[in-house]
Amino acid sequence: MERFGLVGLPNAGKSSLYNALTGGGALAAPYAFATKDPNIGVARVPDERLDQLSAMSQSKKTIHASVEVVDIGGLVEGASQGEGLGNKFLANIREVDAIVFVLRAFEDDDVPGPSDPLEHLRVVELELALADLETVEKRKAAVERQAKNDRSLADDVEALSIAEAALSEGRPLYRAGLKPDVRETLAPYFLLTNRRVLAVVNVGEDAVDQADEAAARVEAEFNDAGDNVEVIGMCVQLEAEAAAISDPDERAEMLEGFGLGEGALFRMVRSAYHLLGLRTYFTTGDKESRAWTFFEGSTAPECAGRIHTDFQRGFIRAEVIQWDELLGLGSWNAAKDVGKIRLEGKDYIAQDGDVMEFRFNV
Ligand SMILES: Nc1ncnc2c1ncn2[C@@H]1O[C@H](COP(=O)(O)OP(=O)(O)OP(=O)(O)O)[C@@H](O)[C@H]1O
Ligand SMILES: [Mg+2]
Repeated sequence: MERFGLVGLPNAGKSSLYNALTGGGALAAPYAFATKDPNIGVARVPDERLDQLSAMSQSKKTIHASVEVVDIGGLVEGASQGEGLGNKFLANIREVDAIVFVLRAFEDDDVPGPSDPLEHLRVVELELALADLETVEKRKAAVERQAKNDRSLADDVEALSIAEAALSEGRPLYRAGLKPDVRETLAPYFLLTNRRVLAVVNVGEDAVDQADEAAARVEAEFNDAGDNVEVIGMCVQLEAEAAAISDPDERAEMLEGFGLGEGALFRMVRSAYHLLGLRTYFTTGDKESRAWTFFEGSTAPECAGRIHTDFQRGFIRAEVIQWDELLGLGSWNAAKDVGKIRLEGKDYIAQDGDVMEFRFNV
């Protein structure tokens, strides 16, 4: 399962956000380094399209896609030099597929630490960039030596030099304007900042109606990051309190009372999922309707392999229709009768929102 890591300074609200996302019971407390070992949990990816398909098929079970969320300990200035939880913390980040920055904007005298999200961002980005710089310098020296005998490494040397130049200015790679082929060459080096990033600006309860403005201020800081960064403003405390209410009507009422609509949590999960390059296809029937995760650009057999490796190995063809077209026609059989189910072969590139059935032979 794909993993998001929550990264930020102590007391930014990471554990609170983790609890809200996973229904978990991680310690959220007003002192630094409340979290020492990472908490790992599963967050559901809500999807209205699935709910509608499930209703259409009168499915007994509805299974949403999910992602793993890792709540990592707080980062402090000097972490790349071993301060605070230092290297342990950085090792935890290396194991995630995508980074979600949690930036504090709420003011509370009882919770120590700065409450300027741009200050949080500055410290966190600098530490990640410095950690990457150290990795790049080491690897570059080694690769340069090997490149003397192996010309195929010339691209690596060049990409590492470009990365080094940006990082030594304290600039994370996701906002260094790297060309896609350079980023790809760097992929096997597992650098912390060679990823897409989602930032959550955690505002106070009293500022919840200005969450979007707070997010826009941080987004402006990222103006050189292009599509690599997305920023979402929310009051994590309120979202966590709402998420803890088990009765859906009561929960909706609370969110409504604060003018929060469906809440920002769902929006955040969906954005993170999309930003990571994750897409969804569906299967639907009377037994179950289910959302399956695949990487953007996957072929039909690769999608089939998400269900079972046999489906991929013995893949013959996929029967495909977009979710909304299927809903409009009312049922799989109705869609078949009017010839709207497409037959696709092994080169078909799956699209987000496809409903698929696979024919296979093992
Ligand atoms: N939007 C908010 N408004 C007010 N208080 C908040 C908000 N978000 C979180 N808090 C409070 O701030 C404190 C710190 O939150 P939390 O423990 O989630 O931070 P953390 O980032 O996990 O910290 P650490 O790095 O120390 O593990 C908690 O007491 C939490 O209830
Ligand atoms: Mg914590």
